[in-house]
Amino acid sequence: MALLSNIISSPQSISVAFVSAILVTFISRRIYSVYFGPLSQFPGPKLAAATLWYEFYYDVILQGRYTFKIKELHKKYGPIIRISPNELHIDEPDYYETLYSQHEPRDKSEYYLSQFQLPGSSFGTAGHRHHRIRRGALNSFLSKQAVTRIQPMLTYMIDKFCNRIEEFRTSGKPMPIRLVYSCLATDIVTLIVLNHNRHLLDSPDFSPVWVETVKAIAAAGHTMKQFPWLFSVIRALPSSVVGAMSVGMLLLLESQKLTQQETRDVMNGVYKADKEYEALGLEKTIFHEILESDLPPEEKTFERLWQEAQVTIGAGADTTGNALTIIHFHLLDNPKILRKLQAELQEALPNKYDPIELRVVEQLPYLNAVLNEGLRFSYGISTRSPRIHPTDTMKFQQYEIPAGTPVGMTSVHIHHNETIFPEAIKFKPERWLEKRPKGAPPLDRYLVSFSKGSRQCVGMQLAKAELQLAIATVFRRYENQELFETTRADVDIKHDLFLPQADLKSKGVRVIFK
Ligand code: HEM
Repeated sequence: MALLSNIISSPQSISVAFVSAILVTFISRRIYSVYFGPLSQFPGPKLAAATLWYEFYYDVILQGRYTFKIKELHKKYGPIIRISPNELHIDEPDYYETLYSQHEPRDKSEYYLSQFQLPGSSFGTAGHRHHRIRRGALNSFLSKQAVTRIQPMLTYMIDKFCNRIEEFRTSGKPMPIRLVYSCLATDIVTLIVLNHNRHLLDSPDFSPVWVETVKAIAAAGHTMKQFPWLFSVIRALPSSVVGAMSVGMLLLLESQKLTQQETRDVMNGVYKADKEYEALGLEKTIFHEILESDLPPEEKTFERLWQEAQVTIGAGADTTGNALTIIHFHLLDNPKILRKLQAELQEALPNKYDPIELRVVEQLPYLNAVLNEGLRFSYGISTRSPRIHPTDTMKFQQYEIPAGTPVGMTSVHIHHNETIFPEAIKFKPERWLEKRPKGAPPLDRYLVSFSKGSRQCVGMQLAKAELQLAIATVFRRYENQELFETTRADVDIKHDLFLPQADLKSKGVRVIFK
């Protein structure tokens, strides 16, 4: 007895006992979760079920490789697998519309959203009810009608883009079109959201820092998901320290400061006073839409407004810039397809310098098949975006998925499914024009670049209009162009950094206009 009390009372042994108790609790919880917990029935590697370090290895150390590992795991374990202690993943394209449902309640996972920490935005809202209220204001702001109204602005910006092409055509220098398209898409989306032009398209070198900023924000996500407290630490540090630690993080903070300032300017009437863009169909900013809506006052705070702007600009810039680049590359890489598209454009648009009407290009079958194929290869977001049924079980085959479980699917897997897209690796616009076998659903059911359901991309109509007008204009006006030192390695996805990334050493797609 005396011996026991001696052991317990020594400070060293108390620490050992304390640490051992924590370890035992931790290990027994992990064992319970892997072998007996609510997700234990789902197949998958035990290590992934036991710890988030498995995901960390593939996504953080190997820089966005878990998406590809998950595909391999599906081959081994079947169409539904447990990919982490708390998350399931499905690889069954016909289930997409059920998971990404329009009518059933679907929450987003806090774990997924913690990579951005913008809870004031619609995108960053976890609960479905709250999301629906916020999304209402965005729906009308970015509706088809709204996009038709701003067509003069789209034409104006695409003409500006062509003026920059002229510079390169005259000099004979290769044009870095990934940067240029990103500038075009960003200027367009900031004009719409803030009624303010960031003038990236006017910058002599196409503002490479902006593309780096978007990339850095997206790439930081894998780390931030696992260590969300890092955000508060970084925000509390002086910029010089953040910059020394991570240039990407510094870019992220600076971009947030810029949007905050732009939001203040809109609220103080700075841009509204500037009537320059009204003739182009722009009257209101996204904030007017929210401030004039019947949302309650707590939905109209400065914090919420700048976050909505930040997300909408971020969401509309790189996705669209990437899709335009991928389409442009594949057209130049496939001369037969290019000739077919140019023949359609020549017939529909006899004078190449006339302004192009949206209602005309929307109806061109081959152009739209090319765009669909480009969207298939550009994926939207390349990462899994989990959805949750907050109150009920979801059924998948013989499995019952417990309420509250995040379940994801991935566009990269669906768009490369050989049953749905035979020869998936080939850029084949014809597949979108072929007659479907009897009873088969339309092919676009499986095109999920914009996601589906209640949380589908709200900027889809705008994005489609940008693709239709920009690609029709550039390939109608410039019939003689070629790729410069660019191959498929410069466009094919190699890393899932939330947004798809080709080889990280790639110099990007470069084009010579003649
Ligand atoms: C080719 C271009 C585009 C693609 C492929 C695309 C793709 C997507 C995808 C996949 C989502 C869902 C993300 C998730 O599940 O977490 C999304 C959401 C969103 N997108 Fe897009 N997007 C594009 C262009 C745009 C544009 C031009 C805008 C804005 C003007 C925009 C604004 C948004 C917003 C605000 C959301 C969040 C919607 C919500 O949560 O309710 N996107 N987009």
